[in-house]
Amino acid sequence: MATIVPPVTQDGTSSRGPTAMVFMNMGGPSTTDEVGDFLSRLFADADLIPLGRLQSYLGPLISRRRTPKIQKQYAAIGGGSPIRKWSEYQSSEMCKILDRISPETAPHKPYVAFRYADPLTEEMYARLLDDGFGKGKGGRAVAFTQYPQYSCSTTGSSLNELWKWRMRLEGKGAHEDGKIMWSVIDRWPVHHGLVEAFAQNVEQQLETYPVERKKDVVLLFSAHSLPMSVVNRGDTYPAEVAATVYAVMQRLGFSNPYRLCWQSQVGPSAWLGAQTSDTVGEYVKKGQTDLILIPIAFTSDHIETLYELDQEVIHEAGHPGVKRAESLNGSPVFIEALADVAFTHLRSGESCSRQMGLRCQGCKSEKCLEQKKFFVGQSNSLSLR
Ligand SMILES: C=CC1=C(C)c2cc3[nH]c(cc4nc(cc5[nH]c(cc1n2)c(C)c5CCC(=O)O)C(CCC(=O)O)=C4C)c(C)c3C=C
Ligand code: FES
Ligand SMILES: [Fe+2]
Repeated sequence: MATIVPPVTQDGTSSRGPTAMVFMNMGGPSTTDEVGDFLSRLFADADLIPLGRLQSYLGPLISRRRTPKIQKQYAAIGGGSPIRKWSEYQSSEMCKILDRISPETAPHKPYVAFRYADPLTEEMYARLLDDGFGKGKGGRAVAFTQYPQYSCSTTGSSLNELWKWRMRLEGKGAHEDGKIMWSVIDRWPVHHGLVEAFAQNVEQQLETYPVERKKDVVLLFSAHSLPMSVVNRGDTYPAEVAATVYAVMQRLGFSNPYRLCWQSQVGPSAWLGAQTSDTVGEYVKKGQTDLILIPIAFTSDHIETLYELDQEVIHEAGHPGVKRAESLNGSPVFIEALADVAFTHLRSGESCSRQMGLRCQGCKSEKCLEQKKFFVGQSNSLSLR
């Protein structure tokens, strides 16, 4: 990759900032009234749910039919998703740390761009432009995915959306002055700070068991599943989730037996298993009633932890030994990890990971191709070589 940012300035005083730090995630409805819009955007996303030529007809139909059920789930977790609150908190706390440890790129300004809920990507982009990015020398922005493990259905979809709004709001040419220069943190599945934050939450929950039972508690890592069509297309997510799990177990010294299982499948097609709910059911049936569920592919709470795991899976297990590790949410260790991921990226001079340039073996999407060309190519625009 060509270099974007020169090595750190010797005197440590001159800044190349401001640097926009854009947290990308799917988002969630903050109130039950927003569930309809959230689902209609979600079912309109062909990168997540490809419905072919019928997308614009079937998408709204399915989302309308699903809305009451999902509204009830959000009502049951307090009336909305906490993801906006956590994303705004995590991004602004991370920027405070970055201002301290990376004065060369300061000030760091936090932004949030959600794929299916406010603040949407276009709202974030308009704010960036209002704040003066895209003027003068253009300025630098980092798209920082909040999915630690890359999937074309999650981070890929967010990048396709970002690329679309970049083209709409800043025109076609990617290399002139006056345009925002983007780089991407596209995955960080085994970052030591992320692993440490997960491991500490597991240890905390392990401490709640009587000492003689502790080493036999089964650790059940649970990640959102993927349709087998996406897995077979070559999506990297299952392997990256497994890498996170293995790194957390390594950090724990393989103190306990563990499994990785998959949750939240939707619709009738085949999805990657074993399913989390079946896994818990089977183990409990076998007499293994000390289990800790560990949400491993999402960094804050959402209906899949607060509703599906806490109120369905754990409730149905009907045993006090079945528990859940806390989500990362406001964990200071996690926020330090975010800052370290960003710091390393800002210093690396890379526009994205090497892995980002390679499409899935089964990818037929022109959008993926163009998006990848754009983000990989961003490094050439400010090449110092
Ligand atoms: C890493 C996390 C996630 C992956 C991978 C993922 C893939 C994926 N999801 C769907 C379909 C739906 N997902 C829905 C909600 C939802 N998805 C995730 C995370 C991942 N999805 C989260 C955290 C949430 C909940 C948001 C919140 O609580 O705030 C939904 C909507 C809910 C429902 O109708 O059941 C759908 C639909 C597909 C098809 C897919 C992979 C292709
Ligand atoms: S679907 Fe993976 S690169 Fe297009
Ligand atoms: Fe999902």
